[in-house]
Amino acid sequence: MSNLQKLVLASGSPRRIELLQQAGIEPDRVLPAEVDETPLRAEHPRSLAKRLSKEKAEKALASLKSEDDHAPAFILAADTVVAVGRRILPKAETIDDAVNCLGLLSGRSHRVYSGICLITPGGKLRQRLVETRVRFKRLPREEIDAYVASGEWRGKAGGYAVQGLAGSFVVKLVGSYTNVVGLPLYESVALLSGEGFKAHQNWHASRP
Ligand SMILES: Cc1cn([C@H]2C[C@H](O)[C@@H](COP(=O)(O)OP(=O)(O)OP(=O)(O)O)O2)c(=O)[nH]c1=O
Repeated sequence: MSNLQKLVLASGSPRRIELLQQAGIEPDRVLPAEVDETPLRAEHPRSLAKRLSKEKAEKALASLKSEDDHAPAFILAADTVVAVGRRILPKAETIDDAVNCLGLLSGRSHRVYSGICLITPGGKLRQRLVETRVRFKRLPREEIDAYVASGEWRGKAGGYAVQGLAGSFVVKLVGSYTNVVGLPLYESVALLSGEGFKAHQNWHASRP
């Protein structure tokens, strides 16, 4: 049985595409949705992740609807936020951002929140918020500098990518690992399946 309706991943993040593929799901289309990611005043990191994932999904829907041959589809979007307490860390774009983030994360616990939002072909909007607690070892300045030189932090929430060198900073991780990378797979697949998307149809014996 194949899915009659298409899946659109509203994301420009290569990690999110890879994560979906890891779960055996190939999006029919990838449609990045640019939104203003500035937190509102006093906005909780959890609320920010939820709000932005919804805005991304809605923006993708609006752009699909503006196409002449528009056909209803599942639209999946996500947003990942790293926070120390209520303090939201930026998506690191400069060396200063990365050094500051890593200094804050050194030797302590932080939380990673991903909001996921699914709009169904029938127009229903479903959301989930997933939280993972991560504890980093203490990071001496020379290790921060060496990590910053790798460039792996660029464009990443909180100035690190757990799927790369920074994996060795993690003392403890409680919750979903794929959530930290950018798309919590258990929850995403559950959301899709719950709305009638056949998530397992492409699982074949050749998979590792
Ligand atoms: C904490 C962490 C974040 N990230 C990435 C995932 C996201 O790409 C990024 C968080 O930024 P997001 O704003 O969630 O996503 P994005 O702008 O990269 O992509 P899009 O909005 O188009 O979907 O940080 C990692 O790759 N590894 C990590 O360990």
